[in-house]
Amino acid sequence: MSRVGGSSLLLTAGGAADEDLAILNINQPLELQKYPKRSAKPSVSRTLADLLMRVEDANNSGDNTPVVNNHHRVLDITYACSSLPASYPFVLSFENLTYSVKIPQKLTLPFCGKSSADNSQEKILLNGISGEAREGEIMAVLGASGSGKSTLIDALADRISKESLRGSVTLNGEILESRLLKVISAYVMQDDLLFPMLTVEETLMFSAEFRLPRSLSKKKKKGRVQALIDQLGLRNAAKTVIGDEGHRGVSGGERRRVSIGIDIIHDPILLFLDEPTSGLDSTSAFMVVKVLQRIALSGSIVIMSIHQPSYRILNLLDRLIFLSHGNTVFGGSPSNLPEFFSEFGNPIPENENRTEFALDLIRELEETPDGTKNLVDFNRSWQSRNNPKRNHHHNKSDKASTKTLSLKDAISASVSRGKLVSGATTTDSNLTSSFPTFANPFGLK
Ligand SMILES: Nc1ncnc2c1ncn2[C@@H]1O[C@H](COP(=O)(O)OP(=O)(O)OP(=O)(O)O)[C@@H](O)[C@H]1O
Repeated sequence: MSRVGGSSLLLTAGGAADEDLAILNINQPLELQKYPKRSAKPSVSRTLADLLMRVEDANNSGDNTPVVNNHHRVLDITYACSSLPASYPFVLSFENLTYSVKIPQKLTLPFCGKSSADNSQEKILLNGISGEAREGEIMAVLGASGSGKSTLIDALADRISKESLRGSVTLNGEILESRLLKVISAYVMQDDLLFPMLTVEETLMFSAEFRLPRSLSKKKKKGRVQALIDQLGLRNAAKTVIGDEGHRGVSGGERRRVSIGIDIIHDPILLFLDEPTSGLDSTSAFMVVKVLQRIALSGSIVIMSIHQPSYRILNLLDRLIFLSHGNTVFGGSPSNLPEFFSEFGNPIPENENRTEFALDLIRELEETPDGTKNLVDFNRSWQSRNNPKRNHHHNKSDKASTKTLSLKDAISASVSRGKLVSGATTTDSNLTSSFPTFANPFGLK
């Protein structure tokens, strides 16, 4: 499916019911902060919701009407985006993310008269984590068990209350309002519950029926499902039942890809995954990450945690963040690893798996009295030496790019290129994975 094809396929349904756009409240501008005023071109839609409505309106004449018959409206949309560059990559930046929780130090006996608050101790789960994830790329978070991988992904996916999380997360320089993030993102949990008696195709169709706008015709939902089956590499398994312990069904890797498919039915711009390869053999894990790369290249930012990527998987990852007890011990591309560790004084032996070496070294350091402090400090100075742009991100070129295109316009351009099915809302795979709640049309809580 071409991007433009995708756009018409997904957004040309007859008029959307109000509830379809419940999150994109059509009467209110989206609460995007730092949205620059644009004086020129008054016909450019004022809000993303407005634009989405116009796309819906443009195709009110029925499902079977070829898009070309609506060319005046389609051109209208094109015009709305005509001042935009053909491709404007999304950049998710996070600065100094810090998150701590209070944990009771010891069990308080009911009669000792002391409140547990007196005994509570602060545990830092994330300590000043910064980085950047870009459209078309996969950013992977690595580290030992308990290092903070899931916590970082939760922080980026707005699953930690804003009051407890310090630091900032921005998309193209703008702070993301929670409701907008919900619309443009998806969060894939480690384990999705699937209905064992449904085939792969039926499962995805089920997701399309209940998560895409009611106004989108069955034909278009079917089209989206077929495109997704190809994107997920599930063509050969499309007619196979999911299965369970008692009934043979799809393989573990295929099952994982179906889970991802359920969550990305609305073609999100941001995709968060917690350990998408856990429990899979190396070939199945590779195929899952290959699919994620395909999704990234379709115009999304993919952020995932992973325990120990194989050499082949490492080659698919664009950016890595290694964590140790909530601190960054390495941030950069896989190709930076050899240089980084040799400058640190622990060169990676030739033919050794780079991530395995790094994780082993981190584990060894964690067992020393000073822990990974030296590595954390070294990473900090290495970042400022090798990545000055991140440290002075208000430099000329950055400023220019954020000025020319607001987040709203970037999302609109993305929609016009075929991303994001309007009206799809939920990011909570828990809601969608169990049968009764899955039947909640828009996943609204
Ligand atoms: N609400 C909480 N209260 C106290 N400690 C917590 C809380 N949430 C997480 N932790 C602790 O924070 C640390 C990081 O947890 P997190 O789940 O992010 O690690 P992880 O790297 O994803 O681990 P794994 O690979 O095992 O999934 C762990 O030590 C965990 O026990």
